[in-house]
Amino acid sequence: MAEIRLEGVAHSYDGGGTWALKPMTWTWRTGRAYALLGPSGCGKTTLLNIVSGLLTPTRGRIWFDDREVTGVPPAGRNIAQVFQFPVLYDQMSVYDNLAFPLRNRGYPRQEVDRRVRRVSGLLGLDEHLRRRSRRLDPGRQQIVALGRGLVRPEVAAVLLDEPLTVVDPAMKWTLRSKLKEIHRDTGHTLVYVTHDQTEALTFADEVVVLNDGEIVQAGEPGELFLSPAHEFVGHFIGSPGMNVLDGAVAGGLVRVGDAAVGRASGDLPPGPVRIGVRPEFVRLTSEEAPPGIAARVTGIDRMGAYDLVHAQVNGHPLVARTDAAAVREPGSVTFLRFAEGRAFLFRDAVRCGVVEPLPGSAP
Ligand SMILES: Nc1ncnc2c1ncn2[C@@H]1O[C@H](COP(=O)(O)OP(=O)(O)OP(=O)(O)O)[C@@H](O)[C@H]1O
Repeated sequence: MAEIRLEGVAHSYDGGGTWALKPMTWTWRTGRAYALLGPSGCGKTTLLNIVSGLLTPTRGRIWFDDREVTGVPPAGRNIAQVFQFPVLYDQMSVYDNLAFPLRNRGYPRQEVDRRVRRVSGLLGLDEHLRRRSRRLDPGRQQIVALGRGLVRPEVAAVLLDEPLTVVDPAMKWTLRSKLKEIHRDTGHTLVYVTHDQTEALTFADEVVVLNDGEIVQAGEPGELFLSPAHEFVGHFIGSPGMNVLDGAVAGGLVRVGDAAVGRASGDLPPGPVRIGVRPEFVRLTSEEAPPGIAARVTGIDRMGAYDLVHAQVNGHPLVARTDAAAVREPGSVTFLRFAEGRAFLFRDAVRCGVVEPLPGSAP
């Protein structure tokens, strides 16, 4: 296993006209399970292929520990890669497919057998070991492909590119927890590409959020939810995503329209800001005491365990997640407060501060 370091890596497919990846410096630490999360076209596969050596970056350098591998082809990098669709030897048995990467590197027979059976047991393949892989359904074939990626102990990293796309939904949950178990067992460095926030948050030690060719934030799942560093992270993670209101900082206060909603943290220069707050951290009250902002309720989604209250604030739509069946009607006026430390200020989409309570205001 190796620490994988990208130094100013960038990639353009059209000679510098557009950049699929913008210059990034980033380290994948040894033994961690990462999710690389972002929408379609943000550059996830490009980044993965640069790590595996399928693609040479237009700019920058790549290091595996203290060995530079920028120009080294995949065979010289000792990476296991699992693709979206199964890549297997059709005519071989499941056992032989799983054994192939080990035999290819000269592992002794007993060791091959031990490792194949361990992975097969964890992935629920024991009863299929003797079958030809082409006789399996595509979902099961993909599980064998996963097994092939995970069977070698000494790889620098295992890269998984949307590996559960062809696996049926019920099986996905099981496989994700199996993957975590195998990760705990082997200590592989895993990079798991997905555009699905649930997959990313439930799988990874650390989620790396990619948008428009840039890493906009990386952190533990809870950190991305509670403390988004970029507007995109606020929108992309969470359901529904973070609310954003246009506001302004003047005289140290944060205002939405005429209402002061708090103080700006630090010495934020005056001027327009965007205020981001998740639905979970918007409180609704009937009291008109500062720092309440007046809002008109426009609709209520009863979700069973909770309600999503939709409101208009100073011309902006906003959603609050509240206790179920609170007595509120569309058309009524309510007052909003933000949970302390959970409303953030953004400029140019990047977090620049926090809304702090007004002196003497109710918590
Ligand atoms: N071989 C290629 N030639 C030209 N442009 C490409 C090529 N591969 C990818 N791109 C472009 O580079 C950008 C990043 O693509 P990439 O496939 O890395 O994104 P992604 O996040 O993996 O998307 P998806 O989730 O849809 O696979 C996109 O704008 C895509 O159109």
